Amino acid sequence: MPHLSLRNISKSFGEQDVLTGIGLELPAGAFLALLGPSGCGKTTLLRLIAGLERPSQGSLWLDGRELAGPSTFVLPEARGLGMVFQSYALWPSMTVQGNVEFGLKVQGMSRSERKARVAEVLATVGLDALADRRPHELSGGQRQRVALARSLALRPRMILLDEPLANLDAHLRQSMLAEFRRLHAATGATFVFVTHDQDEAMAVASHIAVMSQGRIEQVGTPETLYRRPKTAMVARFISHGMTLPVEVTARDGDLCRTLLNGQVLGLPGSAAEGPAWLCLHREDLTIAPAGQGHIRAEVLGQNFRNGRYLTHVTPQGIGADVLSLALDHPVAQGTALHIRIASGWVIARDGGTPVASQGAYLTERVDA
Ligand SMILES: Nc1ncnc2c1ncn2[C@@H]1O[C@H](COP(=O)(O)OP(=O)(O)OP(=O)(O)O)[C@@H](O)[C@H]1O
Repeated sequence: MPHLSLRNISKSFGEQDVLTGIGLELPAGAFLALLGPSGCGKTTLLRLIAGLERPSQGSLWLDGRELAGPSTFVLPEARGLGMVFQSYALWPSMTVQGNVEFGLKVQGMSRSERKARVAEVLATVGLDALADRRPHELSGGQRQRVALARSLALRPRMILLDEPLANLDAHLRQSMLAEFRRLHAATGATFVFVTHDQDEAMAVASHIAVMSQGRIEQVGTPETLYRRPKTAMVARFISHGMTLPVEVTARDGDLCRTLLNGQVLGLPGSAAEGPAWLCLHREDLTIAPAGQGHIRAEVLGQNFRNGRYLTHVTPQGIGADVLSLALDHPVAQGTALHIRIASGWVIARDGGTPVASQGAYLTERVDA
């Protein structure tokens, strides 16, 4: 039996359809990231799981119990879930200890039990030395940990986190990500984490649901999304993926006979015969001697990154805009290169944007 099960959930606000046909089954103890661009419906989906919104259609189940459906609605406080918001929502006049203890008091737990539980969770999140401080005496990361400790104290089956790192600087975000991984392993609770940052999702999640325009495009492990994307949107969104328009002429099991630039390549994939996308990452592209490449291209520019030269090129004659690959040496703008495709994953073309690699290139330029 899946731990969390979302069955064909849709949600509209007035005329606006915000979520459509959401289906998802999650095992207990998973760390799920809801990942997608701004406005795709991630927070609405999290709020539906929390019980802060009611689905317009479909049903939501936790450990075999229906929490929301056409004739059922379990209130948020009766769902046994913890929620951590990006604003932390701590009580400013209470100490760290008081903030964490508050929910236990509301539950009617005895004083001695409360003290023991608070000490235990503060030790788990590494805040035992700061128990007597008030929120304004803490850093952003420490406040985030108090918010998490407050949720953990109630020993929920599932913790819901809405962009919990959005207010932290880049350095603190990295250390909090490591902290989330550790706490997830230590507590065994299921974590559901909303983010628009694919690096963040890849760094912590056991499962990622990639969302776009109110739908789930694909759910899978980070590795599956990286190596076997189902749609062009997922291929481009994960780890600066690139897509090239190709034609599949035959398929044998997992191997697609793929026509690119007048050449035939045998590549792994799921596409049937017909128009397809070849999904690529930088490491799938290498420089080849003249006559041994699959694509001719001209160098647009380079960024020095992680000890290598990230090189952006304009391919010729294949209907793609820009490709990026990592080289070990600098190359002058305008240099002609022969590029070899070492690997990739071929999927059916869905009629999406033809200028396939533009997004990957722009991302590089913006954050270079
Ligand atoms: N209570 C509401 N009433 C009306 N529209 C809403 C409501 N809540 C959300 N929406 C709309 O639903 C859409 C999805 O919003 P949501 O906050 O779920 O997206 P998101 O993916 O979490 O975005 P972001 O990353 O920017 O937070 C948006 O167009 C938003 O304006």
